[in-house]
Amino acid sequence: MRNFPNGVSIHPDIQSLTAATAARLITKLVDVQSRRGVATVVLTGGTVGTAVLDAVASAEARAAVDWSRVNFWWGDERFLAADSPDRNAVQAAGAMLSRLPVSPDRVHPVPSSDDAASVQDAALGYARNLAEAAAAEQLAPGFDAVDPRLPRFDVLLLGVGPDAHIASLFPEMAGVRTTGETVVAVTDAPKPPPERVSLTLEAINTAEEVWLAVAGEDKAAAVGLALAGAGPVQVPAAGAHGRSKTRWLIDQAAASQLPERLLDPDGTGAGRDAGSTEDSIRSEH
Ligand SMILES: O=C1O[C@H](COP(=O)(O)O)[C@@H](O)[C@H](O)[C@H]1O
Repeated sequence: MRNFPNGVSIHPDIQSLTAATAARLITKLVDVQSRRGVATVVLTGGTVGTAVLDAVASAEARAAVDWSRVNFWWGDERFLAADSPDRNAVQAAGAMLSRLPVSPDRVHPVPSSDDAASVQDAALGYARNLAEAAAAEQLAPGFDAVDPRLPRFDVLLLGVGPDAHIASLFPEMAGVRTTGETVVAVTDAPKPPPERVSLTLEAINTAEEVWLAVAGEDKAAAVGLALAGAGPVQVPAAGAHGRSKTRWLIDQAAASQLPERLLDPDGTGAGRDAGSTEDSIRSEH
């Protein structure tokens, strides 16, 4: 294992990546619940995101979490019928939510095309649901909101597309440029379906921890550019940051275009010793 100073963990393959990310998530939820009782996670769609949920539901340690006291939101959703297999919420239900004793009233999917007349209405409805949950949360004495329109997000999971999109914020498009809103309606996504609803980058960045889980050679350029410090409009993944922690959880293939200076910050070819800091690149062989 090698550590590097920028919050990335590199795993040998997608299986170990998803298992380790699931274990981290379970640990994080237990930790938050032990401090505050209720934990809130923002889910992602996509290959790795869904595989992580499956791994959570399959892990023996899942029993350590009080699933009835976890709130679930989504970072983005495809504007489709509620039962469409292409909905992130449907995939999350199949992979995890239907397999765990979650509270249905704590599961907050983005309105579907059965619930809203247009993608714009779905975005407005989701923003309203978030704001209502935030208002309820803020009734607790001493609660300090990051953004009064948003509940506290303890962990926000993101996948990254080969074009470096996160949630449904695509490079150079209006969504990733949107400011002053928590939720945006996307009408022309380059990846089907074209109509989607997404948290904005500003909303994503209110999360305490943002975890980007990425696997595969086809994502290597996106990961490399994001960690090299590209601009968020061109490389949306570069713009996602947790308030206290940003984790890049990637496999070896996705790490193949990381800038050399990140992998060898001292120029010694050795990297740092494992375990020196949580916020480090961990390469597991
Ligand atoms: O369309 C989407 O794609 C991204 C990435 O998905 P992947 O299959 O390439 O891992 C995902 O994060 C997002 O939630 C989803 O709507």
